[in-house]
Amino acid sequence: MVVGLGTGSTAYFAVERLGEKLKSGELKDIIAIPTSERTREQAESLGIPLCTLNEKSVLDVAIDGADEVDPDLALVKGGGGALLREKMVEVMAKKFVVIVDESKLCKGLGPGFPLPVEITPFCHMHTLRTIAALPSVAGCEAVLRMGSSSTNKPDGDNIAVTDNGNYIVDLHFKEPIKDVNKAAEELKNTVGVVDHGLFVGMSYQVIVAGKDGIKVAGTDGEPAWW
Ligand SMILES: O=C(CO)[C@H](O)[C@H](O)COP(=O)(O)O
Repeated sequence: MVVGLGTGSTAYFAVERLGEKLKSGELKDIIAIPTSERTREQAESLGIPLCTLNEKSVLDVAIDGADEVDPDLALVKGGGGALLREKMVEVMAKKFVVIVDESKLCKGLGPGFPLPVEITPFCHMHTLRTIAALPSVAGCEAVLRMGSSSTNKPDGDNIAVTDNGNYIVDLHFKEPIKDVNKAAEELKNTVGVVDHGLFVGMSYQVIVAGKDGIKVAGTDGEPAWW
């Protein structure tokens, strides 16, 4: 199997478990594609065989966390700054499995977590203003991510740089995004934007850990209950 490995504190445990299962012999014949340098380093330390999309364009499954999940299983991702590689890898997976705790579930994407947008460094403030003026994200506050790209909290004087050498603009919303598809389209069509953290129509299933145990929403599970 070709397996996409996500990024973040939740995906970390999935990568660790995969490493354990390979080591014990419970799983064999796995090759994995990491979605960030952090995950590549973790997977290498666990002895998980790796390749890139250059070698394998189709994945059997990809597993990753998310920052927000709405009842249509649309996601906000990229809190950890890995949204571009995550989207490139996960969009090619036959099954993209999302693993979250119940704090990530929401009725509408936006107010619960800033929406990251990866942009080119060239004239980044111009691109930031252009994004903020898009009708589909009207009213949001656009903030250039500072410090480490892997946190959306400003923690330094330096602009955060992604694994791809780009910058991130975090869009802070007070109200849920009215039309997620329109926002995805307008952001993607903005020159200077590389990609955005809206993952729409990609989730195969969402596995949710909560107070009452594990629940599954999606193709093979129950419909969204939140
Ligand atoms: O999109 C991501 C990284 O770019 C992460 O999957 C997302 O931020 C969730 O992270 P965590 O599991 O640490 O809450």
